[in-house]
Amino acid sequence: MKYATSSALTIAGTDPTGGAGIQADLKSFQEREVYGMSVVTSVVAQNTLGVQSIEHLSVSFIEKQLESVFNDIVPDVVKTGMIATPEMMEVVSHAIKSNHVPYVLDPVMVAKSGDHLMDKESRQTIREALVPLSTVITPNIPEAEELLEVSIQSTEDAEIAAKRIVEELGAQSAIVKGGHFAGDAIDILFDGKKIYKFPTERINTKHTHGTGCTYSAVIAAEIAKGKSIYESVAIAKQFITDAIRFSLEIGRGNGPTNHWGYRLQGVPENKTKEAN
Ligand SMILES: Nc1ncnc2c1ncn2[C@@H]1O[C@H](COP(=O)(O)OP(=O)(O)O)[C@@H](O)[C@H]1O
Ligand SMILES: Cc1ncc(COP(=O)(O)OP(=O)(O)O)c(N)n1
Repeated sequence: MKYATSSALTIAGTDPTGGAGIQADLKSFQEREVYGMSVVTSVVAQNTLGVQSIEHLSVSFIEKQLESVFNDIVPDVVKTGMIATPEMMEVVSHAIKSNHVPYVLDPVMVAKSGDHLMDKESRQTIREALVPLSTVITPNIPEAEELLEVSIQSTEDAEIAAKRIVEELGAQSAIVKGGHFAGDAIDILFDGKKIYKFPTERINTKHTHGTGCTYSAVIAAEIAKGKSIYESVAIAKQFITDAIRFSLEIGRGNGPTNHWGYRLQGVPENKTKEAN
């Protein structure tokens, strides 16, 4: 039987324990019923305790993988995660420009464990080669600070940052995620016209490995299906909140999110909060 299905390509690094990176992206695409494809940039030896070692693939081999995908199946959306070097960013930029696909940029810089996943010298290249191509960019607070070279201390600062990322750096829309603030987890979306706030109560858990990857992958999956940026973020916010509430206490460190567990067990209605 033939199905017409939406498809998404993730270009990112790996997590052999499955909580973050390409593995988290593919699981999230599957949960949202979108056909997932992947191009590996770096192989990362990591687990719930942190990053132990990183090996980058050569730029020419990343290019070969991109050609294999784009010469056969043009995805409905591209999502990028860990892209460590300026040279890798240039080939990814070229592939996105040549194929005119919607693009979700998760500007992965430092894992929650404190390990660096992007080289320092890539900061200017991400601003120039990737941000202006993005349909939506999804920085956390430290990443937004790095992109703009400012300090973000409040929700008001995050609103200004989301606007500046669009108006000065050239993204089509920007979500500054509130996972790193204290208090409620409030994400700020600026879609080029208006600011939207997506608040949820903070869930008291240390098991949040892979939240950013999962969130941006769901946004990408919804864009692939033709949803608006606002609708895609609203769905992703609900998804990540449910997945954190059911996060897994596996491993010896910070366990991964678990939307599959939520789907199987359900969650009491009074535990969810609508985005506004
Ligand atoms: N403890 C938490 N409770 C509820 N939501 C959270 C929590 N931590 C992160 N989030 C949400 O998870 C998503 C990813 O955010 P964040 O953790 O800041 O990204 P990253 O993994 O890139 O640092 C955002 O929607 C954020 O608001
Ligand atoms: C290969 C790879 N890419 C990205 C991350 C960062 O993932 P994130 O979702 O921000 O969650 P933490 O790992 O920071 O908890 C990663 N770890 N590995």
